[in-house]
Amino acid sequence: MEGVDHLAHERNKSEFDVDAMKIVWAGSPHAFDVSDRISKLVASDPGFRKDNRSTLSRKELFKNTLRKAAYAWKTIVDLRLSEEEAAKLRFYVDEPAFTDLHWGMFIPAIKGQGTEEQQQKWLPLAYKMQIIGCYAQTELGHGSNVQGLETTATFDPQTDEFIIHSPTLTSSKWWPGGLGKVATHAIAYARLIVGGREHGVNGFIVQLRSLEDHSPLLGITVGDIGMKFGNGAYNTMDNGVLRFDHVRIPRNQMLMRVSQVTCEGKYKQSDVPRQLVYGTMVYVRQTIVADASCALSRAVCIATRYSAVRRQFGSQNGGPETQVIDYKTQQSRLFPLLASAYAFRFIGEWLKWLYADVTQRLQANDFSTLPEAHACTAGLKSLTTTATADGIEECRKLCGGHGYLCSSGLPELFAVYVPACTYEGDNTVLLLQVARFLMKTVSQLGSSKKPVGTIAYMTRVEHLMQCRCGVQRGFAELSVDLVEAAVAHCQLIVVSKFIEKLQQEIPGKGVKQQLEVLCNIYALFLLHKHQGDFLSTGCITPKHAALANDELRSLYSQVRPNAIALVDAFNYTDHYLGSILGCYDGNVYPKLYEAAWKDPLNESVVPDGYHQYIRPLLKQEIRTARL
Ligand SMILES: CCCCCCCCCC/C=C\CCCC(=O)SCCNC(=O)CCNC(=O)[C@H](O)C(C)(C)COP(=O)(O)OP(=O)(O)OC[C@H]1O[C@@H](n2cnc3c(N)ncnc32)[C@H](O)[C@@H]1OP(=O)(O)O
Ligand SMILES: Cc1cc2nc3c(=O)[nH]c(=O)nc-3n(C[C@H](O)[C@H](O)[C@H](O)COP(=O)(O)OP(=O)(O)OC[C@H]3O[C@@H](n4cnc5c(N)ncnc54)[C@H](O)[C@@H]3O)c2cc1C
Repeated sequence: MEGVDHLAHERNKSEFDVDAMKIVWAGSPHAFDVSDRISKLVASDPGFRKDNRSTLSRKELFKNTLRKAAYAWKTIVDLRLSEEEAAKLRFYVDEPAFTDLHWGMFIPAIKGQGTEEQQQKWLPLAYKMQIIGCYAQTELGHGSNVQGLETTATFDPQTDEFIIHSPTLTSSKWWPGGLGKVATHAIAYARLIVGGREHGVNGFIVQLRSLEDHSPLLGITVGDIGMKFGNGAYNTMDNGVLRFDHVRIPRNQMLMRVSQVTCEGKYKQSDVPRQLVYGTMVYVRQTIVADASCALSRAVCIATRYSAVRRQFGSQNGGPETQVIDYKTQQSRLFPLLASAYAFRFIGEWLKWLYADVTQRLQANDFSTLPEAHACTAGLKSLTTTATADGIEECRKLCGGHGYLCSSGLPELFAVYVPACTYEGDNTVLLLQVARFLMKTVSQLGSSKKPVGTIAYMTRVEHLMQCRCGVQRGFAELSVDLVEAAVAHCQLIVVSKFIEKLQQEIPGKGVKQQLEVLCNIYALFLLHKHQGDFLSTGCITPKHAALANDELRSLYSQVRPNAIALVDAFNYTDHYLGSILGCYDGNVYPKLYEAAWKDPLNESVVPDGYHQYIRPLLKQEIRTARL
């Protein structure tokens, strides 16, 4: 029945202060207040409905996304929302759109790679959305290999301009979000050519469309690259294709914080590392880690609530069947994901601090922590997105058949989320960057000091690589092992930061105890999953492994009575979850049944096509050669 909390008995089992945990999850009382207020504002406004997405055509879907983006902007302006509230509103609208790249990449690129003068010119236009930007780096022929990009930017000293050109088919810009149909401007990455000499890839602000009638400017060919994985899903985003035919831009539209070109045609490299040209990617990678905890917690919330509602087998003397959340197999699949959601939340908090710290240091021209920041953002982006994509799929399976319904919210969540393993850096390519950082770290330890602890194996690898034909060949030969080492290195960081979080003052009855249980589940689950490595390297004995497994089982029993409260702490509205299986009141079956009849296929009792195709079949009116 409506209004009845079918999960009340579960909520009454909780052994900790859920409201206090909500603050921990949000990050602070202020962050909780903003999140809570904005999520309810979005949930209560029919202008932000999203339950019809899977029934719209691509063009209807995209037009609806434009409507929502404009409506969101009007809401932000009318209510005079702060930048923080506006970002939260876009988050809870929960629809990939051109605004993600305008706010999430175009603006950060100008802030990170533009001069003061360029920031003063372009940021006010972008903040007022008088221009709409995208981040056009990837090309048809190159994405991972940024130094392989083919678009050229040739300086013309006669006119004090750059000529932006797409010399080959494979140099066509391909994938940039917001580019296909909306962006008026791009940060386009191109090979800088001055006086016939190449100076690597740099960013250039290029206007693509008229601000009067939105038509592409002279020399610009632009469009959408077509349908992507899954219905609805990421097809609300106009990922685009862009070609330049000798497009001229003023010299002052090259982002010049890292490198400069003077009006005399002199190239100057600032005394900052050229990798700062990649700074926007580092910024987005750290936001993606926080996004991973959001996406995984959504899936876990759905699967946990449904696992408490679903009963299957185990009825004694006509009594109720067993809740599937009480099966040890269900717990062993679900609770490590619950622990991961919390672990990724806290690593995301730490990475945000690391990024802010390195940004502050860069302002003082202190580049000492830049390699660590690159390795951490790259590695943790790779680790958390892989685990989250796999985790969402596992949550779908944890919900049985009903997990495969769009009304469960899981298929679309999966389809929207999985490109995170690719965009902002393919996850393997990023792990190779971490491996390179680890090898460089080890080689710098000096011959007298042998690495110990979790990087002891690196000595053997280091020795092997040096005695083999050159470090480069060894690296390629051992890249599979090095990628595994990179993952282990990042997992060490996740566990260490979770433990550090527990050393902080954490208010609320039983809150810290619950987090300790989740931290131990996260760590011991990893130990169990990789016990072969730990045993073969002598880090643990078989007895340790057995003890760890016993402890893991005991921890699952400890978290079981608190599972519903731990996902309630995410404070997601039913609107944001978009899932009948995960609805707060657990009143699943009536809602599933009601939703089925709303499907367009049920608008008529007899389906279109019956008289044309089925009736002749049934009436044997179709003669085939064989009969
Ligand atoms: C309001 C907020 C809204 C929130 C929304 C935010 C947005 C969320 C939605 C996002 C959705 C979609 C967005 C997707 C956007 C994209 O996909 S943009 C394109 C992304 N593309 C990539 O990530 C490309 C990946 N490739 C690379 O980064 C580089 O090619 C790579 C690092 C792999 C290699 O670069 P090279 O130049 O070839 O460098 P190397 O020779 O490997 O290394 C040389 C040294 O440089 C160091 N290095 C490399 N990168 C960095 C870096 N980023 N920072 C610092 N240092 C770096 C490297 O370690 C080497 O150092 P060493 O010589 O060893 O000391
Ligand atoms: C939904 C979505 C949105 C996107 N948005 C944008 C955007 O807004 N702006 C933008 O510029 N780009 C965007 N991209 C592009 C994205 O950044 C690239 O697709 C991504 O960086 C991967 O590069 P790639 O496609 O060249 O992959 P590839 O590098 O071609 O990967 C193919 C395979 O090759 C492997 N591989 C590649 N190099 C190596 C190596 N050295 N060693 C071992 N294995 C290797 C990879 O691991 C992978 O398995 C988007 C992509 C998607 C899917």
